[in-house]
Amino acid sequence: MNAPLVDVRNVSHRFGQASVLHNVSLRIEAGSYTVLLGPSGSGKTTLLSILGGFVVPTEGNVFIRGEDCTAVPPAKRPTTTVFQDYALFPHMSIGKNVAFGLRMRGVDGATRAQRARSALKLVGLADAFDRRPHQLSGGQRQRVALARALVVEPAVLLLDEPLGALDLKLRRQMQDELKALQKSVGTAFVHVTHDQEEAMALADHCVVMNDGRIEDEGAPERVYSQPATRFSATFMGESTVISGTVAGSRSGIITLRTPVGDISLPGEATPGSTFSLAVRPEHLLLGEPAGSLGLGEAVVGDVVFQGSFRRVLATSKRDPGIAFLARLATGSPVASGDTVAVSCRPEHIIRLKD
Ligand SMILES: Nc1ncnc2c1ncn2[C@@H]1O[C@H](COP(=O)(O)OP(=O)(O)OP(=O)(O)O)[C@@H](O)[C@H]1O
Repeated sequence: MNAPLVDVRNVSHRFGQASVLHNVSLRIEAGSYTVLLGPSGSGKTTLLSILGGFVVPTEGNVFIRGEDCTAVPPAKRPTTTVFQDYALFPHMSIGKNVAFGLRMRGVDGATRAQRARSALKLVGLADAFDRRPHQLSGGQRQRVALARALVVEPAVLLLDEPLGALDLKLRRQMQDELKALQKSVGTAFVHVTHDQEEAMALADHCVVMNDGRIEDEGAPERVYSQPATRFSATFMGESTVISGTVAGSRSGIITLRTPVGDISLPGEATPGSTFSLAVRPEHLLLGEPAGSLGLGEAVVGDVVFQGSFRRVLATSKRDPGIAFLARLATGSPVASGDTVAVSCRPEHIIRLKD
């Protein structure tokens, strides 16, 4: 196998007594868009800071293009970082802001100006060269920060919640722009976010982090359709999760004893072992059509109109601790208080490691 562009090997980190990363290994391929996704405190920013050289890990190594960069300072490694607050110099023109990294690297004035102009053109701000940061909108300042990071032609561009300061609409628009920019420059991007929609929209490779560990990683479609763990199934999109104990396993059919009743599903398992099932809201059926797996009866609670669909929450009659989450067409005749049969097709059951 070819060496990856970035190879994070067995990295652990402690801040004083607090252990925030536990034996993290990660490969980042050239030209890829990697998103580090996880809740607050899961260690995403710490991992990004280790990639950028702002934090030296307590244990483990970071190789970039095969070279051990673990303790190489930020300015001396082939990475640049875009911070959430953009960190532009207010007294400098946009052109000088963008050219700053080149000046630090001793590039001559004429080349600096020319490269800063091309970088601004790349982000659609060719006209902003002589303006000042305060004359630009939030989205434009974000683009300047990107141009400034890209102008030095890093091997890896690191982005820490780069869209966090923008309103939702602009955020979605900038996501499309970021993705298009990454594809056109071909630089590897590593992007930190806690927003799963952002992760799905941007990532070629999605890394789900929880409590200082990588829980799951892969193409976003794979992480969504076949999440490796319960955490990943509930953080990357929503799911109904039901845990059970294997009561029997014969001829390729497992009988799982669960709080909503016995469920028979295809597969093999050791009797007495436990595992959980997850069903995505778009796959949960109200009613029990032929060929579906019954999940018992439930009482409909909230029915929330969401434009093109309705989000329906129902609680199991046998165990009110189990919440079923379904996504139904706007016209479907289900109302709060109804008792409904719940089911799903066997192929839509996701088996989870706990
Ligand atoms: N400089 C520091 N000193 C001590 N503890 C720190 C430091 N930086 C981060 N931490 C702690 O490390 C843990 C992981 O933080 P980190 O910022 O990496 O998480 P995160 O997933 O990026 O979260 P967020 O989305 O909130 O930024 C947190 O518990 C945080 O309090």
